[in-house]
Amino acid sequence: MDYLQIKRAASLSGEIKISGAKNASLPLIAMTILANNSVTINNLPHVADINTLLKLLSNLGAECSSSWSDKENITTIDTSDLKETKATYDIVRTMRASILVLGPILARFGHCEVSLPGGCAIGQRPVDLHLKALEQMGAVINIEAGYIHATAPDGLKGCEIIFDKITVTGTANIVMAAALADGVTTITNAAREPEVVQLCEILNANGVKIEGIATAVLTIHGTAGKLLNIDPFSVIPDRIEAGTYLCAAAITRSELTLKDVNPKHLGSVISKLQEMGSKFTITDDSITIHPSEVIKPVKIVTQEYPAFPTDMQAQFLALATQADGTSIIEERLFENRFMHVSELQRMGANITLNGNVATVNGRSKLSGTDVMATDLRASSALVLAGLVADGITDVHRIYHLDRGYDSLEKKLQNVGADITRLKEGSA
Ligand SMILES: CC(=O)N[C@H]1[C@@H](OP(=O)(O)OP(=O)(O)OC[C@H]2O[C@@H](n3ccc(=O)[nH]c3=O)[C@H](O)[C@@H]2O)O[C@H](CO)[C@@H](O)[C@@H]1O
Ligand SMILES: C=C(OP(=O)(O)O)C(=O)O
Repeated sequence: MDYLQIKRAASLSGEIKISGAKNASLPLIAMTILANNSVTINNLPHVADINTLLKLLSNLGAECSSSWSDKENITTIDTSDLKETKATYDIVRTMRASILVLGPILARFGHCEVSLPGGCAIGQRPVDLHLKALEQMGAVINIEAGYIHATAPDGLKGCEIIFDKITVTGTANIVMAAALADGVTTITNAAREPEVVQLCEILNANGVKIEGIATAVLTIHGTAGKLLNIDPFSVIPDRIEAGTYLCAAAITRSELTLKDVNPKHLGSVISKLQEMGSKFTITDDSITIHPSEVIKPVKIVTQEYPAFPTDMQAQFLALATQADGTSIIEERLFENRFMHVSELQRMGANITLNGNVATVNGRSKLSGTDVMATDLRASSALVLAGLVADGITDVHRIYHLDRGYDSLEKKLQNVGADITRLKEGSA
């Protein structure tokens, strides 16, 4: 097993190229199940979750091939010979987003079995809203022995769905199911995350008329079972990876430029960093963050897009430990997404947790020690803390981090960080 060893960075400088978004890539890979051609995807990130989903599709009978290099990064997926319709526990348990194959397989084949993903470190994360919506579309769903058994022998039918809560993968799943359904589906209270928007845009450009893209009400005109011919496309930049590196610059009081980024997707993150004192130079596809000696305390509430993302909460919490005052961070999406707090406390951070609210007293002198990553973004929060902690910080269990950050240590090394990937037991 690998771990990361980090030594305090004087300051960082240079450029970081942002990879394609993991959370956009996952539904887009699942979307290829709706196609009858070999689909070419550019800019998938080189992260474990993508390999996991490609493996799941291969197990179902898809032909997947990737060519990764510094210059190009192209994957083709051909699902024309897909026959298997069961997503088994061994894969689903490693990645909750595997649930994204449920809608497209059911829509294409009229039956599907997907292992229930179960909870994870950040919360219970039920999929009841996905299932309820599919039932409204005519699916019969039974849960047996840990598997979702879904059938729709007469095909899925367009209908009116109102989500009780905004769900990102739930919206993506139902949009994909509705794409091949018979008739028109409207989804009210749909997620508006850029990753959902890209899925809708690509479907809309490839034979599935979708109205209301980027709004809370989507109207999807299904093809009544006709498979799609999907043109090559490129995945949008990862706004959470970009936000993480902006926090790396802010916490080390450095100047960094992010390339191949979409600043429009980072509105709430940039605005919070501005409140904390950072200054920015922004172009259409780059963001330069300028150093600010004083980090001001902040109030953050995580909410659905376009508000502040829960996937940036841990990184801002790490940054708040260095603020000149007391920050209040409220987590509204996931009931257990503060696992990084106890590890940051072990490094000397002064944080009080009260339910879903963290009070972070800044100006903490952090000390490097052994810390344990508990989930994907908790991992990057510990890396950020390691960049400003005295001594050596060893971040263990970075398989969480490898799920979603493409070449994190290389990208940080290139801008001057002292960070090394080591094997447990090797030092
Ligand atoms: C692969 C991917 O894109 N993951 C993102 C996605 O996760 P994911 O799509 O799993 O998150 P959701 O948007 O579905 O979850 C939002 C809230 O709704 C609840 N809920 C969801 C579905 C359901 O059927 N029932 C239910 O109660 C969840 O427990 C959570 O409290 O959006 C989250 C919220 O922005 C992000 O943190 C994740 O990084
Ligand atoms: C929580 C995340 O991912 P997932 O939904 O795949 O667990 C994340 O990307 O921060």
